This record gives sequence, C-alpha cells and structure tokens, in this order.
Amino acid sequence: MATILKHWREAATLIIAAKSKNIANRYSYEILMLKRSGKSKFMPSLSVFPGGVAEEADFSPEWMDVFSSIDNDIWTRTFAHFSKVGQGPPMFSRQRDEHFSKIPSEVAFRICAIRETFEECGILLTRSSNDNKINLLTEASNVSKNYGKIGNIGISDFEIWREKVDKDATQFIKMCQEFNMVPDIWSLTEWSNWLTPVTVARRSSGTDEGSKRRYDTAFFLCLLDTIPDAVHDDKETVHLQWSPPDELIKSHLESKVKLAPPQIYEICRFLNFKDIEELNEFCLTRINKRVTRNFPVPAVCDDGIFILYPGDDLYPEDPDIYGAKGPLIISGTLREIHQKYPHHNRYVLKDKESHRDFIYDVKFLCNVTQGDEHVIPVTDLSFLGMPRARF
Ligand SMILES: CC(C)(COP(=O)(O)O)[C@@H](O)C(=O)NCCC(=O)NCCSC(=O)CC(=O)O
Ligand SMILES: Nc1ncnc2c1ncn2[C@@H]1O[C@H](COP(=O)(O)O)[C@@H](OP(=O)(O)O)[C@H]1O
Ligand SMILES: [Mg+2]
Repeated sequence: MATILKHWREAATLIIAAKSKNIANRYSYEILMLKRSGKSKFMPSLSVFPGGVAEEADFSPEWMDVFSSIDNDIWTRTFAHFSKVGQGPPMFSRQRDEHFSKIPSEVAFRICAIRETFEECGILLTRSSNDNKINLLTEASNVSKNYGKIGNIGISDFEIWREKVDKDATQFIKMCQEFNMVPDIWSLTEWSNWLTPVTVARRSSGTDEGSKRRYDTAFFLCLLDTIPDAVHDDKETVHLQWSPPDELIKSHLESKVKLAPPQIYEICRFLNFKDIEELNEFCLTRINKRVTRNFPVPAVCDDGIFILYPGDDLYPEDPDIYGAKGPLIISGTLREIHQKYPHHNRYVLKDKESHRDFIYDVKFLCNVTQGDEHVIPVTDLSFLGMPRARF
C-alpha cells in the first residue's frame, strides 16, 4: 500500500458544535468555522471546519503505547469496537503497510482531526489517562451523553506544544505521553466523507499546484457542553467564528462568509436539529453505523450545471473518480431534467456561463434517503426568509 495516494490526499476535519449561551438563538448550539488564509493553495479565503491532511504520525504504532496507559479493558473494548464496526468508506478500509495498520484507521483519522484542531484553533480534545468513564462511550446502550472533553495542560505549556505539534505531528504523541493523556477519540462521531470532484479541484485555486489538489476527507462531529476558548493560528487560518447553523447559512447566502458545497451541505444537515440534545441523541444512534463516501459528479445540461450526489436519479452507476472521462452531459433544460428525474440529491447552478463562481452559491435539492441512513440537508430555507430554488 502507498502511504501517500496518487490521486488525492487523505484528510480529516472536525465539526465542533458547542452549547450556546445565547438563549435567544433559534438553534441551541454554535458551530466553529475557520477562515483559511488567502495564501492557501486550496480553497483560499473560504471558511471551513478545522482539519487537514493525515500524517504518518497519526497511524504510528506508538499510539498503542499511549492508549495502553488507560484502563486495559477500556482500550481492549475500544479497539474491538473500532475493528469490527463494519466496513467504512475506502479511506478507512483500504490496505496500509503493516507498520501503519497497528491502530485502526477509525482511530488514526480521529487522532488526525483532533491534532489538526489543536494546531489550527487551540482546542485540545484529550482525556486524562485515568478517566475511567471512557469505557461507556463506545456502547450506545449505556450512554446518554457523548460530549467531548477539553484537556488541561496549563497555560505556559500550551502555546509551546501547539507550536511543536504544528511543526511536527509526531510531537502530538510525545505531548500525550508527557501529560498522561489520550486524544478523546470517543467523543468523535463519524459524520461524513467527501472526495473532492476532479473539476472542482481544477477550479478551487488560481495556482497550478493548488488546482491539482483533491482530498478524501473524513468529517467527524464533536459536541461540547460549553463554547471553549479558541484562537485561530494566524497562519493557515486568519479568522475564527462560532455561529448557529441557520446564521452560517444566512451569512453565506448574503456573501458574508464563503463556504464550499461540502460545508454548506453539512451545515444544512444541522438545520434538522434545533437542540444540541437532539444532535447528541442522533450521534448515539450512529455509534455502530458507517458513512458512505460522497463523491460529487458535475454534469452539464442545456441551461445550467448540476453537481450530483449519490442517490440522485442522474448519479452515474460507476462514477469517474479518477477523472479519466470527460464531463457528464445531460440533454434538456434544468426544468425538464428536474421533472424527468424526480429523485434529487443535487446542487443546481442555473447559468452555465457563471459557473466560475459556483462554489459561492447554494441551491441544494435533496429528497432522497441517504444510503448510510444519515439525515438529509434541509433545503427549504424559507424560514430564513430565502426563496425556494426555482427553475
Ligand atoms: C481539511 C481540508 C481537506 C483542507 O486541508 P488543508 O488544511 O489544506 O491541509 C479542507 O479542504 C476540507 O475540509 N475539505 C473537505 C471538503 C472538500 O474537499 N472540498 C472541496 C471543494 S468544493 C467541492 O468539493 C464541490 C462539491 O462538493 O460539490
Ligand atoms: N502562513 C500560512 N499561510 C497559508 N497557508 C499556510 C500557512 N502556514 C501553513 N500553511 C499551509 O497549510 C497547509 C497545512 O494544512 P494542514 O496542516 O491543515 O494539513 C499547508 O498547505 P499545503 O498542503 O498546500 O502545503 C501549508 O502550506
Ligand atoms: Mg487545515
């Protein structure tokens, strides 16, 4: 197996939803967004969840030693849970070198998401190795809450270690050993998986190098019972904001924040859950479930462009993940196609001439159940005073 893949990079990202103090909000929680630097090669100036590319250190067998510091039974049960939770999408199930297969990829990508979150915004999701409540968290029948824990390493050490980890991912292992703690992998729910489409990779940056970038990204969700201190790194990320999901979507539609379709799609899923407790209960139902990979397929019709997602009537049976074939062409107008193929999981762009700006737009249509039994995004935004998509 190759550690580095030929066509795309493997990455993990963490959606953090924290209980809001503002009781006037329609939604009882706020989501953390980081604005990427304008100098980023990929998605410059867009707001994303914290995250980044997986490093070999995230798969290091040394993590076995780190996790062996917790109660032996807890780790054995956790290891068993992640080893047999069912086959996930390819980034989880693919074969890796023996050296990088000692810990399950379900654990490694969670470590990656937690490490990247620490680097980019200073939120440290770790548990003390002596925390004996961990064992309940992988067994849905025994759990009522699955909120994350913030590690406390003392203010003077904090920035020193953040800098060290940012420079060298292996330092995250050292840091956990030094402070007798483990990444709080138990509070991360596997939420979704997005593979960057080829045409988007070409358009997502003005630079040649950036334009080749594709990511296979595991999205996790972590709930917190209070909004923690967080500061962007001022390098890769230039601004940090906490906002309820409805306000994020509204800000996006008003062009106050720029979001890419995967982030919009996920935030629109959150519109289903007004209260963080409902979200917590939903997460508990997902403990033994896996997500399926979302690979968007762009298609061109007579008067517009679609981006198709799995489950749509028009989604190809054998999607072209390596970009070997040309774009999908569908004859007819948006209106005709909308009626002829009524099962929608798509993003619609009306004017094909304006496709260059399409990642700043939102017209999702989704009326199909998801293959992985996930909730579908709320696409009727009339409650935000937004008109419904029309053709
Ligand atoms: C966390 C990232 C992978 C960035 O990694 P980096 O910090 O630069 O090392 C971030 O790009 C991310 O969260 N990506 C997941 C979503 C994604 O790949 N978006 C692609 C652009 S838009 C798109 O795919 C269009 C569509 O889906 O319709
Ligand atoms: N000051 C800065 N401005 C913009 N991007 C920066 C930066 N410092 C680091 N980065 C970029 O952030 C990316 C690392 O992100 P992560 O750790 O989240 O995977 C790298 O991008 P490349 O992957 O384009 O090299 C790196 O170049
Ligand atoms: Mg990043």
